[in-house]
Amino acid sequence: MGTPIVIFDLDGTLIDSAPDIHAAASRLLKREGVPPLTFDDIRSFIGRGVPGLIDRIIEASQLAPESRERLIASFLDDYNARSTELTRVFPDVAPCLQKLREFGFRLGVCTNKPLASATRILKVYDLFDAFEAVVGGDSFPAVKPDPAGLVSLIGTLGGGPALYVGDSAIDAQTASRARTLFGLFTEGYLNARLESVRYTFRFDAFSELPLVTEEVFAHQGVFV
Ligand SMILES: O=C(O)COP(=O)(O)O
Ligand SMILES: [Mg+2]
Repeated sequence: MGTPIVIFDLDGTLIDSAPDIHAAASRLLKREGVPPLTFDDIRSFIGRGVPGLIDRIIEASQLAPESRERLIASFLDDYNARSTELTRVFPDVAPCLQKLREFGFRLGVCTNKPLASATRILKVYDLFDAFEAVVGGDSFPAVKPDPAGLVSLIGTLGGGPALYVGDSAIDAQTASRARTLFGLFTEGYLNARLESVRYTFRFDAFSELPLVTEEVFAHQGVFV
């Protein structure tokens, strides 16, 4: 059996990025000459990547569906230049990642955010080097909940038993389809009722995660 693996979602899991996503969406709508959407609306649109976000914005703001590709490009140009103005790493993420590495887990990131956007943010917040590999929403033809990215990342990380850690029902479905354990972070952008999400365990503070992870793997007979 390979070394156990822990893979993280990004938006709403490692980072609280909704404020910058909302700010960039507001600037996009302003450029398009339409009223802004609320923070709660935009936050609820996060989870299916930038194309998914733009689809929801087009619907909510009654923009022309034919402008989709232009709106995606316009959003990304602006967002990528300003994606770390309001974004914050959730508390205790960095020491948690360090501890998991010390324990011997192999770490990766599987996000629906475009790879370049995710890489830039991870570098700015000094998190990039904690991970051996990152998969983005544009790394494979289909985004989560399609499990292709997660499955491929597990292969890159040696094919060992894996835990996926995320904040959404999409992440839970992805984990289930990739047949991994799933840890639900309850302080992110979950849009569903907690009872409707299938998880191996849930947690609300990253300080808890290293020990819980060890316990959950040990329960499966997996030891680092
Ligand atoms: O960009 C998104 O819509 C979501 O990104 P996530 O997969 O890191 O939550
Ligand atoms: Mg997320």
